[in-house]
Amino acid sequence: MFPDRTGARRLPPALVCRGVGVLHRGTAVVRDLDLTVEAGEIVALLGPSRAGKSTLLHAVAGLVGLSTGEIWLAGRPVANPQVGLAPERRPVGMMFQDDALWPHLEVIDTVAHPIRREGVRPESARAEALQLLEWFGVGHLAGRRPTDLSVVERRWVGLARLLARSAEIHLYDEPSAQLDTHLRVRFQAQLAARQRATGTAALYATHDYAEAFTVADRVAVLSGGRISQVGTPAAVYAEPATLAVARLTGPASVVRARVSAGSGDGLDIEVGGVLACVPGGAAGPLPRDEPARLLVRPDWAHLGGPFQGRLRSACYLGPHTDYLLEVPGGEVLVREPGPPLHPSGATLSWGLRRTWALPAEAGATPEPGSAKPVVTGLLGGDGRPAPATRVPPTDLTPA
Ligand SMILES: Nc1ncnc2c1ncn2[C@@H]1O[C@H](COP(=O)(O)OP(=O)(O)OP(=O)(O)O)[C@@H](O)[C@H]1O
Repeated sequence: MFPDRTGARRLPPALVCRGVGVLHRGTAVVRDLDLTVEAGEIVALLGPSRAGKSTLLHAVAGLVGLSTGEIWLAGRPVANPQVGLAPERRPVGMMFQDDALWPHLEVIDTVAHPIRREGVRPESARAEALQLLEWFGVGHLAGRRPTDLSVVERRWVGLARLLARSAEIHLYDEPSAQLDTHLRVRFQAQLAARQRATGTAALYATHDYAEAFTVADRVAVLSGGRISQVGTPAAVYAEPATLAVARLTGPASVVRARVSAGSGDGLDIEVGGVLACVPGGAAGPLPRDEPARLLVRPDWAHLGGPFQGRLRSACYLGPHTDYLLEVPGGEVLVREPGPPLHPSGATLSWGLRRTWALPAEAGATPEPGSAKPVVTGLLGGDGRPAPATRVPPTDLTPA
């Protein structure tokens, strides 16, 4: 326990990675990575395939060595490029995509094994294991062998075995990857609830933003072995630092539009010759002489509003329909409740409840003609673009 500024005692972080690098066959697969997981916190490591998620988990568990940096667990240094504590001596538990359950052991002995390794007598360990299985609602599996279990039952047993071991941090590597979609969401929600109840911290690797948002207190977005952004699920969804982060953290459409800081909390944006003030902000400074890239999440857009677009497709998803509109400067995905109401090709009006200006890509050159005003949609009687029409912000939010 460390005293903080107020003098109160607090637990050290469960995990600290400082400048961590890992090489695989001479290539850096994790680079200069800083990450802290506080005691009791669940952090999702969200990234595409080959981002380095598994490699980082393996480095924390002691299964691969570091080329740079250091790793601390619960206030103790456990690895740097020169030395590393052996995996079995690290206070971590890990659940892989496919847990190999010992085929010769009954479920109860599988879960009791880590408890016995901590010096508990066999009968007490079995009683504790049964309690854990019952806690997960799978006590009836106690006498079965792995070959008699369904995929989801194997996952519950793997999870019970993981939580049976006392640890400072649990590491999860895509634990629901093998489950059918309808089982996955329930499994993730229950896993997160059980994990929270233990009070142990967790680092949870996934490529699925919905899974990351379901389980985690904070999300660390990993790409190319580097962390691009760390924040709460709501923060990385609403205010992604880059377009790459935006795309990894949810459905993202982008409109190039002229933007300036609005008078209040918002941006003045011009799409298709219509100027409107929309709530939102920017990930960096707004470009002065070229169109900005505006991020639009489907739930930030609505049909009916000041702008015009052509319906390219409507995708019915049960509770809602996603309308893809071709708009001046890009395309917008609009989410509306209920079944599709409009035919492809129809011209629809749309508006924004919110938007978020993304920073220009490093080294990106302005598109040809991008220094001119984006006034492409509405033409005046003489064929020239009509002057932009200003729409007050109050008109943009449907009742
Ligand atoms: N032991 C290994 N064998 C083969 N490749 C490895 C190994 N360790 C790391 N790599 C390489 O490191 C990079 C990162 O891989 P890693 O498995 O950590 O990514 P990931 O984000 O977990 O991807 P996935 O979601 O596909 O599992 C890849 O390019 C991979 O080829």
